[in-house]
Amino acid sequence: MQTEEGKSLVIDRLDKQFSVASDVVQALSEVSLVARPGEFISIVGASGCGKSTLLRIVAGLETATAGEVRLGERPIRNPGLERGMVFQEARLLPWMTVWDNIAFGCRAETPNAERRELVEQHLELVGLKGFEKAYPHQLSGGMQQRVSIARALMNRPEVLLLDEPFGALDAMTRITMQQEVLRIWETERTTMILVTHDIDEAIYLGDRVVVMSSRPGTIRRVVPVPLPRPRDRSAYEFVQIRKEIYAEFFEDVQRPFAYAI
Ligand SMILES: Nc1ncnc2c1ncn2[C@@H]1O[C@H](COP(=O)(O)OP(=O)(O)OP(=O)(O)O)[C@@H](O)[C@H]1O
Repeated sequence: MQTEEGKSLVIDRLDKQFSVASDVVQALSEVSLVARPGEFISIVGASGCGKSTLLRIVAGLETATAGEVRLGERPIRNPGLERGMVFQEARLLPWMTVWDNIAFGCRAETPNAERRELVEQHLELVGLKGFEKAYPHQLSGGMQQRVSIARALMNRPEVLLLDEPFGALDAMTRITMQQEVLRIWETERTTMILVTHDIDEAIYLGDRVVVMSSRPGTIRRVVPVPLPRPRDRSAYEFVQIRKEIYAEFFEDVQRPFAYAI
């Protein structure tokens, strides 16, 4: 459980360049952001603006060319158990049951009794009680994503990174999963950083929506969402925020070469 003593996630003037053949792609430039403990931040932006690169650097899966990421005072340079990650595809081990896939997220040194207790808690948290013996191919896409969320939460990470986690799901399942993530966030109060292409999803979930621009990837605007939860997508204030974000988004998309090739 995250508390007031939780640590802020500090993204401090990140630059990231990739070399592609003889060219250099400036994927991120001077990206700075502070996520307060327990905050829910959504990130939107045109394809290729560096959202996944940013999340991968925070996860420690990619190194920055310049700048740094800190959790509290501690610089992040490698993957660590205090940061969990959920990807667009659930990435479950097909030969393992739901139970074993969730248990797989647990620290190796965790005693068996504690591991069992944790798996039970997390099955309950993601609403999969009764499915512990099922294999991934016996589950719907939404259920598979629940398993991957449970697995990512097993070590009580301080930060959960969600990279388009519902991108492969149909519209109805997506809405259900948004409600589920909201419930989990309200229970756990883990700091969450969500990358999404869905502006409604970003507003529905986020305390703030970060709008990124492309070429190079920078933060164009940070839009606060001061609406009580659960949010009504058809409420006047929600629609106004959506309009505001669309305006930023499309101004960026309409720039020549804004999209990655
Ligand atoms: N490993 C890599 N090698 C070379 N270039 C890369 C690499 N990863 C990302 N890039 C480039 O960096 C830029 C940002 O990519 P990134 O995947 O972070 O964007 P994104 O905003 O997440 O895109 P999408 O929304 O389409 O997933 C793109 O121009 C991409 O081609």
